[in-house]
Amino acid sequence: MFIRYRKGLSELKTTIIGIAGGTGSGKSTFTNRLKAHFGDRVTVIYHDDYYRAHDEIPFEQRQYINYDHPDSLETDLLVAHLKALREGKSIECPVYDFTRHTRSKETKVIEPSQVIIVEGILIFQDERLRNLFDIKIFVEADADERILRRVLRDMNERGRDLENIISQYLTTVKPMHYLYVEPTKNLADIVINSGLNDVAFDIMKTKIQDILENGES
Ligand SMILES: Nc1ncnc2c1ncn2[C@@H]1O[C@H](COP(=O)(O)OP(=O)(O)O)[C@@H](O)[C@H]1O
Ligand SMILES: O=c1ccn([C@@H]2O[C@H](COP(=O)(O)O)[C@@H](O)[C@H]2O)c(=O)[nH]1
Repeated sequence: MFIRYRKGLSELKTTIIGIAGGTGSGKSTFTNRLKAHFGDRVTVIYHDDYYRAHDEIPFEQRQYINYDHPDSLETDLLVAHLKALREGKSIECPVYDFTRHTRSKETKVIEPSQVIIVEGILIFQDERLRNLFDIKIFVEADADERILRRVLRDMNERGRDLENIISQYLTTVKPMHYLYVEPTKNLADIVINSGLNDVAFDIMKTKIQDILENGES
């Protein structure tokens, strides 16, 4: 594991905020809005980048892997990375390529910061990961809206066709959602209605600003 020490930050308390929710709920929309507001003062990590590489399996077969089961993600590595960031060390984060259903050859160096946002469908499902969060937010949206958004997003950005999206949704995405994602809503500190919720955004903006100014979570 690549770890580089950065002086000074190890003395600051790091606040880690988890943003979970079903596929298409608006997690990225909410997270990206906070990132756009705070810029480099906030670090964002996507659990999606920790999907396991499956280069040994041909692309045709990789489409049929269950990507909504907790075992499909290398959560051990994410836990180690968050602990390293909390100690003021930078990390080398994997980069996932959804169009090829595998990790890309690239990695990205992520520097420590006082506030870290972690986003993903299954981040509250893993107890070790859950225990690292100081604030847990769950983005809520109806299943019909989530699948409709996913259809558009996966066709426009992830190189999928409608038949493939529907079949994946019915065989793995939907059952795994009710088994592993939805139950974690009860573990959240705050449940927000939609990733485009202005009130929730203002509340979190004020909270993060306070942490950055006063160093507390
Ligand atoms: N409240 C909303 N109303 C309409 N479209 C939305 C809303 N929230 C998100 N979207 C759109 O739906 C798609 C999926 O949202 P995204 O934030 O990527 O979901 P997630 O990260 O939870 O999978 C994106 O194209 C986004 O622009
Ligand atoms: O290779 C892959 C890896 C993951 N997925 C799907 O991605 C979503 C999670 O991402 P969101 O941005 O939260 O939608 C998950 O439901 C997986 O099914 C994939 O299709 N292919």
